[in-house]
Amino acid sequence: MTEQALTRITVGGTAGTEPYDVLVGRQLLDELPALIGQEARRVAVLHPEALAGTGEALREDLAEQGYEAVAVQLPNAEESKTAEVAAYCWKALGQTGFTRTDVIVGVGGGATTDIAGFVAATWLRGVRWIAVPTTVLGMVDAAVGGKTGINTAEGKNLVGAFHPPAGVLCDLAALESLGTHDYVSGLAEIIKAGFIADPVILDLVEKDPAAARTPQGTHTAELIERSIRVKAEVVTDDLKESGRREFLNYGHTLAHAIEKNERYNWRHGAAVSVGMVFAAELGRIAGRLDDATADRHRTVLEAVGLPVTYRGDQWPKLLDTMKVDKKSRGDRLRFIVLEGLARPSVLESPDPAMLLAAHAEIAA
Ligand SMILES: NC(=O)c1ccc[n+]([C@@H]2O[C@H](COP(=O)([O-])OP(=O)(O)OC[C@H]3O[C@@H](n4cnc5c(N)ncnc54)[C@H](O)[C@@H]3O)[C@@H](O)[C@H]2O)c1
Ligand SMILES: O=C(O)C(=O)C[C@@H](O)[C@H](O)[C@H](O)COP(=O)(O)O
Ligand SMILES: [Zn+2]
Repeated sequence: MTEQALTRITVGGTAGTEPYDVLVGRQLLDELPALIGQEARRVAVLHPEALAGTGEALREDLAEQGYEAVAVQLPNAEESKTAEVAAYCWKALGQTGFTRTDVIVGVGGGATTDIAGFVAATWLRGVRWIAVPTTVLGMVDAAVGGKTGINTAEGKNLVGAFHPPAGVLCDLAALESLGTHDYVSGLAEIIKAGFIADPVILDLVEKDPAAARTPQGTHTAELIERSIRVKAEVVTDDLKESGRREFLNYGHTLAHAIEKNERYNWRHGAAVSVGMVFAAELGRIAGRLDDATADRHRTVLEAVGLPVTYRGDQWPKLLDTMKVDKKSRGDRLRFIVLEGLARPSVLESPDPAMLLAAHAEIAA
């Protein structure tokens, strides 16, 4: 029998935060009871409709191990990140008699782990939770770092809390059932990690973009692990985004506005892809980024099949939404741009003409 490779990446442990591990490998669900711990009596497994079978199997497993386990089914994708769904989860926990020693498990993509973490952060002012990401994007980004939240009518992720999980289990086998569109969407956050911190990621994707689009690709595990390391390093240093954590928001100012404008029918990663091309152009126009690195954005994102343009007639609406981005301060818009590969910085209050010029470069 061949031994399965298991990678362990530790996150946190600084400034009084509890460290936790992100495990990457296969057949990792055996690790779950140890993470849940012996103090817990009840476990709530929050999962999206698409993973009804996984959620129920997990519930049965946990019940067999003696926990009072409930499965709570949520809508798929962004539809789950609402105040109404949070209230539905609070009701389920209340009816189960969920106490401060009980544990929430979020199994699914980034939308599921965002709402599961948010419910964990708010129930009884904070209970333990474990993330079991089942998408590329969830593994490399959403499940790591403790940003939890929901959307409101005014915009994306406007309500939330920093509430790190007790552990993250990235079972690569889960990616086999993911559709190509969702798989590729996750590549946007991998490529983001490449531009802001680890250019080897870009080299690996560029070497074989078709392979990068599949769970069987030669570099799949390496791409995922490198991206997790980028995120782990940043959030360990700055959990609450008082400094360099903002760099993880590269491309997101415009991306979140596009998602809202599309009523969340665009995947997050697709919007981040366009947002990064916009941010690269903004960096170039501001005189910070060289032409070759700016152009490389479009090339690598297009090579894996991600979008790099957006409807040109929507700019006034996008600009309006960007004003409520969490990086804004008063009337000042702030963007993450690059000063070179792996050299992110903040661009404060860019001239409206600069924004318009950058927008012209992505306008379809
Ligand atoms: N908290 C953070 O730091 C952070 C970071 C990045 C992104 N996010 C958030 O993550 C969300 C996007 O996450 P996502 O791209 O994973 O999308 P998603 O969670 O919306 O999942 C996409 C779809 O795939 C389904 N699905 C999930 N796993 C599957 C599997 N293994 N097989 C088949 N179907 C599966 C889901 O039910 C959903 O319909 C956004 O809301 C974004 O804001 C959060
Ligand atoms: O973890 C972070 O910090 C990020 O910015 C990672 C992003 O990829 C992610 O989409 C995050 O949810 C965006 O956060 P927000 O604070 O801009 O809502
Ligand atoms: Zn993101």
